[in-house]
This record gives sequence, structure tokens and C-alpha cells, in this order.
Amino acid sequence: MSEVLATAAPQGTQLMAIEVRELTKRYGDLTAVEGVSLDVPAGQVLGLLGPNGAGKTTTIKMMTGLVTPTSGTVSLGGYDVSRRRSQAVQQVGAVLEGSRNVYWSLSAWQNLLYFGRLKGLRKSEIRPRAERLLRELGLWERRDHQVGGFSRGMAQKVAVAAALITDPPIVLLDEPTIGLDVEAARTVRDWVLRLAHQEGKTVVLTTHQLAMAEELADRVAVIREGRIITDLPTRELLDRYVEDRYDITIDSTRGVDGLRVAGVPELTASSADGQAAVHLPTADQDVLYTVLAALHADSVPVLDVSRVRPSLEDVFLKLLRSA
Ligand SMILES: Nc1ncnc2c1ncn2[C@@H]1O[C@H](COP(=O)(O)OP(=O)(O)OP(=O)(O)O)[C@@H](O)[C@H]1O
Repeated sequence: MSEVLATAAPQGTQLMAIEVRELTKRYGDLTAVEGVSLDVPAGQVLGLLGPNGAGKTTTIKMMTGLVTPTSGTVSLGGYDVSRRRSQAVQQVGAVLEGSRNVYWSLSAWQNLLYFGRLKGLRKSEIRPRAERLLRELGLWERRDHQVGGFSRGMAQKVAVAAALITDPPIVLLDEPTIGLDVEAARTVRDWVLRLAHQEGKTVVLTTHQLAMAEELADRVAVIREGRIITDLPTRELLDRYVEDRYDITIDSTRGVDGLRVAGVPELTASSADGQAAVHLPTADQDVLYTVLAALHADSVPVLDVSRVRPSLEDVFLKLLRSA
């Protein structure tokens, strides 16, 4: 049985932009999502992470009303998705993975006009926003070309722009940078940060790019076999897995092979680019000072001393292995 480390539960009466309650989806015998509950306050970026087939896309699709839950509820901006669907859907812009988010027979410009009109915007409201989005994504010159002739990455950029055309308070992004080149992926990442931190939007993001999740997400929920196994603020999650040891970076021109310090067991070292890291197997301060003193006595320049911090990817893999 997997342990739910903790739940980033709502505090007091804080208004939740997204409220997901005991959401379950079954396809015949297969349970894709089971008992998922998530409260996401306005302005938070939630990273929904999990291995292939864990239930991320199904959860996002239930949030947008595209998939009907077997049981459970979703509320967006206070509107229940099944009972007040049109108001709920107005609250959200979504980029969905693996499906056609845009019309291939329309141009990029026509797509943005279409999706803007669909959500009730006037053309005069859509035009300046569409121009800004297409310029930022480097698609302005191709705005009148059919999306069907675009590369996968370009079509994905149009999908991202279409999701944002109405300036929705909630943005759901299912693998938004898939197929994007480095620059476009950076643009999308910068947008997510701006949307949440400057414009107060609420973002749910799924991705297999854990470095991106670590950079963007205020909070991480890990889903495995349809269930949430961890739900914590990103910093807290990483802090829980801080390893109790140090790395000492030294100038390696002196060579680090066969490094021995009396009374310190299992010292290992690795070197690259003229630098070497000496790995202490412990966070014991006495051991740290002993090694530093030995290096000093040997006139080895010490460049850095750091407590070892795992990446979100390290933590994610540990969580999945222990779940
Ligand atoms: N329409 C469907 N009919 C039957 N099974 C489905 C359907 N949609 C999803 N599933 C199943 O539900 C489970 C969860 O799928 P989902 O697409 O939500 O996973 P995911 O976490 O998004 O995976 P990935 O990272 O590979 O995109 C999988 O076993 C999948 O095969």
C-alpha cells in the first residue's frame, strides 16, 4: 500500500480555483483514476506528475468536462463542471496532450479567432491578444497559413495560444512543451511563470520533463495507477529527500585518485573539467572539518562545499520505487 506523504490541504476559507473531489474514472474493468482529490488555490502552479498510464490526462480531461467521471466532482472557479458546465468551461483554457486542440483546415489566425468567439469574446477583443500571442511564439509571419501544413511543434504553439486567447483564470496544460524546440519551450515556461506569478492565474501542468516541473511548480502531486501518492509543496518535497551528506568541490589539477583521509571511510571522488567533487558519505560536521583540514594541509584549493540536494527527478524516481 502506498503512503500518501501529506496533502497540501486548503487553509481556512481560502477560495479554491479548482476543487476536485474523489474523482474516479473506470473504463470497463480498468480504473484509470481512483479517488483523486485536489484543491488548487488561485495563483498556484500544480505539477501533476506520474509515469505513463498513471491517469494524468484522464484527470485533466475530467477537469475540462471532456471526460465524464464515473464518480466524484470538479469545480472550476466555484462552478461545478457537470451541473454548470458552460460557466465552468469559461474559467479554463486547456492544452490537451495527444489530441487535436486546433483545427487543421484553418489558419493559425482563424483558429485563434474561432476559439475566442467560441468562448464569447468579441473580435475586437481577440485581435490584439491573438497578435501578441502569435508574435511571442514566432508564428506571426505564418499566421495566415493552414495549421495542417505546420510542423508538430508549430501546431502545438497554436494550441497553446488558443488555450490562452480568452485570458482564462485557470490554465490546464497537458504536456505543453511536447514537440517544441528549445526556444519555444522556454517561451512557454516563461509564460507559465508570468501567468501564475504576475497575473494570478491557476495552472495545472503535466509533464515528463521534471526539470521543468521543478522550475515551474509551486506544488507537486504524484499520481500512480490512478491514485495520488504524494501531494506537497515542491520545496517541502525536495527538502524531505535532502541526503545527509556533503560534496566538496576542489581543483582537480592535483589529482584526486586514491584520496584518503585518516578516520574517514568511503571517500569517493569524481572529476570533470578541471574540477573534482569529493563525496562525503555523511553530514557529520567533524568528518567535514577533518576532510577540509586534510585538503588544506595538502594545499588543495577548495572551490565549493555543498549539502547534496536531490533533483525532482531523483525524488520522483524514489517515490515511484517505494510506492
Ligand atoms: N478512452 C479510454 N478507454 C479505455 N482506457 C483508457 C481511455 N483513456 C485512458 N485509458 C486508460 O486509462 C489509463 C490512464 O491513462 P492516461 O492517458 O490518463 O494516463 P497518463 O498518465 O496521461 O499517461 P501518459 O503519461 O502516457 O500520457 C491508461 O491505462 C489508459 O490506457
